[in-house]
Amino acid sequence: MAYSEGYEYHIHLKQGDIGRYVFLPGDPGRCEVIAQHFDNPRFVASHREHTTWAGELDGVPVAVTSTGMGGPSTAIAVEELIHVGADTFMRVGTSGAMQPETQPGDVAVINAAIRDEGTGLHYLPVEFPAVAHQDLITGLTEAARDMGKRYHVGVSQSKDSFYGQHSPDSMPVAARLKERWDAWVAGGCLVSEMECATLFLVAATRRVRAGGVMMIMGHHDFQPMTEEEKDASQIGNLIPTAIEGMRRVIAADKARA
Ligand SMILES: O=P(O)(O)O[C@H]1O[C@H](CO)[C@@H](O)[C@H]1O
Ligand SMILES: O=c1cc[nH]c(=O)[nH]1
Repeated sequence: MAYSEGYEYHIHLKQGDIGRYVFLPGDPGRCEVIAQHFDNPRFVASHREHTTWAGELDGVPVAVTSTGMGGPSTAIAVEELIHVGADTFMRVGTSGAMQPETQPGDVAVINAAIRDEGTGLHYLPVEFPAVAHQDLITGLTEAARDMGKRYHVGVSQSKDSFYGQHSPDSMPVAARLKERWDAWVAGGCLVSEMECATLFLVAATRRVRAGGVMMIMGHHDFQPMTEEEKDASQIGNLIPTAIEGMRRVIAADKARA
């Protein structure tokens, strides 16, 4: 569909296409998989890296829009989703392990993010913390606990370079990357991914709610995963926790209303 009047420039949505509650995977291919957990799932739009499906959960309109990888496209998607009426965002993504106590396939509920990215600096000075909204943290934590998932609650490192994480030695700034990675680990940072910090900072700026739940992949020491561990860390295993977490947020909102 070409861009036209009334439609947001990048996500190609208009007022009325979606409701308040939006899941945010990075991967456009994950949108339909998440939407299959909605009642009445329907494709809405796809433009660039932003695919959207809509449906309902417990009678309430929900949607899923992919952010693409990294801060810039995430900020664009969230800004435009706010323009068309969304105010509650849950990132649903994959992440790399950083602590020895996690196992591949564990769930990480993100309560804050290290601002190792550039987009957030276009919103708020670096001293401003990138934190998740308590409603999302509570909903996701209770969902993971009640579903019997192996889960952790903690900080993600949101970075701009995937290969700075996975191949730091190949970078001219290797020493700096490794020194900082060691500091994040020493501070207890749970996982590494690429979008939470930007999402939380845009949300703070626009006064909306955001949180995130991540599938933990791999080992903190980058040892290869076994076939069993690869099976455990499929994104499909994470999605039921995200759906139940959003149901809890919706239920808490209904109880407050
Ligand atoms: O699985 P998604 O949600 O894309 O998230 C992670 O995967 C991508 C890198 O492989 C980055 O977007 C990172 O944050
Ligand atoms: O190791 C990983 C896995 C997913 N996404 C990342 O950014 N890093």
